[in-house]
Amino acid sequence: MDKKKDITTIDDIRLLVDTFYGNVRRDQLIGPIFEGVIGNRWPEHLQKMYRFWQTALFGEHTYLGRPFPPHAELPVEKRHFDAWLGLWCSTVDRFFEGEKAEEAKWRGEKMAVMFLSKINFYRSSTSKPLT
Ligand code: HEM
Repeated sequence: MDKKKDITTIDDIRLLVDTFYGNVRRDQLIGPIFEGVIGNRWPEHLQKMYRFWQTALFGEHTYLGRPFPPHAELPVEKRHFDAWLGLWCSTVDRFFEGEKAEEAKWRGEKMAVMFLSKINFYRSSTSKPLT
């Protein structure tokens, strides 16, 4: 079997993001949370996530937002982030292998850990994240 390629182009990112969120939407645990917030705004969300990963992986600064605030008050805990990460890593592995593929999984995991710890921090404190 041919060796898989690495993530090298914006089309690779589109394939990864489109497939990942397709799987997210079908996931029984986290799908409904995404659907409830995003509703009919999926095209915009996907465009934003192409820019986010283009910025994270290629250093092309097309994403200028702040990733954490939309997650601050979501009804999520560790098992939701585990589900997110399982889908993210299996989607990366399905299409790609190489340095950027490893980096995509590593960054996804770091962000998931950071988001969960911030969510738990704000739940146990009276301070609010900047919006
Ligand atoms: C269970 C885990 C997660 C859930 C339920 C979740 C849910 C969401 C939802 C509903 C939005 C859309 C907000 C809106 O447009 O109204 C969003 C945006 C976003 N998510 Fe997540 N997310 C999760 C994990 C992650 C992780 C681990 C990352 C890091 C790679 C991430 C990165 C982002 C980014 C960059 C945005 C766009 C933020 C902006 O508006 O600029 N999410 N997420």
